[in-house]
Amino acid sequence: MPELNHSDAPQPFPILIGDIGGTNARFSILADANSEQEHFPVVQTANFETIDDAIKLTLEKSKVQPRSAILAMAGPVQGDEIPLTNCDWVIRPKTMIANLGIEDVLIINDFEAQALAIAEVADDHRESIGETSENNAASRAVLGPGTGLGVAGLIHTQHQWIPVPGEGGHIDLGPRSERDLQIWPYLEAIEGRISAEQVICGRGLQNLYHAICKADGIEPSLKEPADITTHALAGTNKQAEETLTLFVTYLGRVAGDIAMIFMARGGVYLSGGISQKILPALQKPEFRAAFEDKAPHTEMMKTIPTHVVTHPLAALSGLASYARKPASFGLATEGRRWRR
Ligand SMILES: Nc1ncnc2c1ncn2[C@@H]1O[C@H](COP(=O)(O)OP(=O)(O)OP(=O)(O)O)[C@@H](O)[C@H]1O
Repeated sequence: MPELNHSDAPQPFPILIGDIGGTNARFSILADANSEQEHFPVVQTANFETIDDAIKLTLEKSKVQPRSAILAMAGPVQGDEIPLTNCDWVIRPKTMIANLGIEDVLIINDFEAQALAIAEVADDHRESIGETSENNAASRAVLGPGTGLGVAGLIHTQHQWIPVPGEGGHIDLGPRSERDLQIWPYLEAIEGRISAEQVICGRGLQNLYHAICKADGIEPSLKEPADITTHALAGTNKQAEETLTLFVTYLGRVAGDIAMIFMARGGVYLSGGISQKILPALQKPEFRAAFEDKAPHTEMMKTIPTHVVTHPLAALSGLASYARKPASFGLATEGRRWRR
């Protein structure tokens, strides 16, 4: 009978690696610590009744049968039945072990996987924002605006990287400028509160755009987050342009706060679906200016690098790094590793 078991022994190869999102699930297999990952076609979660069905189909295309699995998913990992946020799948590690020929399953949070991914990012998998020097052995942080705003730290201590997931996307976001004070009353709040995620994510772009239109007494004409950023980047809609300028300003402000909390001298990385799409706006002065505007620590903030992660499968690459060298990471497995 498979049991919850937080052994620190490395998981046996071959290892199935999975990044399970609300819309898409991405899988790969790592045959051994020195192999490249074998990638499989992206799976649309809506096309499969269960995650086990999706894994079965994926394994039919594989040359090797995995002995263990590491899966990252959006949402808290609790108990033996783990429902996914934003899709109908429920992860049941015990059933996976019984039915898929796997003997060892570890489930972690998707932003922990993003944190694992920033321990080692090749230059061609990131774009730097601003000019700073590297500090390779220092702690880092990652923020990902997408459907929501994911945040995690990656603490460097005792020659290990320790991912620290949390709910940092839900910290308060306050007005600072005169213009902020004009816009704030029109932002949609959550139980009376403007959290960072009310503004810094896809839905947040819409919220901010509507608030700017209301503050200007204009009827909003743009619907989707992508319409807003496309018009903003093309310079074809005044309110969309201001929305994107303020979006990167607030993202810089929150990224700076998170950098201070984790003392992330090793850098702050921006992941998620939106960061790459608004790269030209992030390269303008506003993001870095807001990031550094942290008196009395402005001089320190100027030394902290900021990057956009451009790796198309960053979470999988983070999970693979961990699978290859688990001893390099202080990843807690208590309550989320099941073994036969
Ligand atoms: N060009 C764009 N500009 C701004 N926002 C966009 C753009 N394209 C998509 N979005 C928004 O990004 C969000 C989706 O983010 P992302 O691609 O990170 O997906 P996710 O659901 O968070 O992650 P996953 O793919 O793992 O399920 C949606 O709110 C979507 O409207």
